Amino acid sequence: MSDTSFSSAAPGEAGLRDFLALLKPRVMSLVVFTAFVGLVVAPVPVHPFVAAVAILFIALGGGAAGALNMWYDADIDRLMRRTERRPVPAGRVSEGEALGFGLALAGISCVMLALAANVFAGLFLAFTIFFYVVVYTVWLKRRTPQNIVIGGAAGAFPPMIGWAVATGGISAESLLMFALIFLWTPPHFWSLALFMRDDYSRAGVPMLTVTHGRPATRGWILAYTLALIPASLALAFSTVGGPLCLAVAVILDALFLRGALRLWRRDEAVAEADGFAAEKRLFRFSLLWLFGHFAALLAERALHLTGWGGWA
Ligand code: HEM
Ligand SMILES: CC(C)=CCC/C(C)=C/CC/C(C)=C/COP(=O)(O)OP(=O)(O)O
Repeated sequence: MSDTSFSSAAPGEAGLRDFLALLKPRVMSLVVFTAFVGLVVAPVPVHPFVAAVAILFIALGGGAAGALNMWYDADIDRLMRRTERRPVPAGRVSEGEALGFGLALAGISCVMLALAANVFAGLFLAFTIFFYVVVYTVWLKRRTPQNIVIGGAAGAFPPMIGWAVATGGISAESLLMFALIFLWTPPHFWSLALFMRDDYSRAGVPMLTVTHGRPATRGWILAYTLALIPASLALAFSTVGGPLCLAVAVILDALFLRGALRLWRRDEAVAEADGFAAEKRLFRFSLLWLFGHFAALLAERALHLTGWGGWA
């Protein structure tokens, strides 16, 4: 995974790839896609040049948040196998460089988004970066197993930022897109936490699998997956949804629920023996689930332009 990727540079010798890795590009690609969809499905058309510039600065803002997270978390990233080769814990980028890079990029991206789109969108991006870095990373991540439930809001804001670029505000539809990602984050992250528990335990991070164990986590994954279904259907029936969104939602929800039920029924000894194969599958499927929902919104919008998609 590229977030954890390492370059051939020796300690102290930062390469371009290291600064790119600080932006958490793979995670941010899906974040930016949701922002793009939020912008495109909004009822106010945006000039393609403004849209491209806005998406670029949302991407840079997300990357800045990733760099600031990696600056603050360098001590725990050093203790986890998944993250030990990141540029800061591996010593290729200094903490000062990561902090300076993140702050500069955050400042530039928010100001430029405000200038290119509108002040509300720029402030919303600043708030999202603040939420991920300060509320999630600094405040909650090391304190409570609810860290990703509350902090997960940061990852759910980007489609609302995209919508704000187009409309200058918030709406029921943009709140529904928020709800979709907000409720998706716990099953997304906790399915990974099931097979990464030892990493978090070694670093002393109170993820749910560490504090409450795997069986309880399986129950919470199922609970959030059940809560996700009405949110996904409500979005499909909203003004940005349509028959295609509904069909995609029904299929993806059924598959997600089947996976969550399977994890819930799993015997721990069996899971351990097969290397947490089903847990890894559900984690990967969570990415497809979110991508599929937002891709369907985009396709519905495209169909609508040809006179087909949507409910009306
Ligand atoms: C608090 C919220 C979240 C937490 C704690 C979380 C956690 C994680 C972790 C630990 C990984 C493994 C990454 C790695 O190996 O370095 C991951 C992967 C991923 N996450 Fe999340 N995530 C969250 C929210 C999101 C959101 C909102 C999105 C997109 C909208 C997202 C998209 C992804 C993607 C695309 C990957 C796969 C990256 C790859 O293949 O390398 N995540 N997530
Ligand atoms: C536009 C904008 C500012 C977007 C921000 C979006 C956002 C909050 C994404 C969060 C996704 C993410 C990388 C979580 C990782 O948690 P972690 O940091 O605990 O994971 P780690 O252990 O891999 O560092």
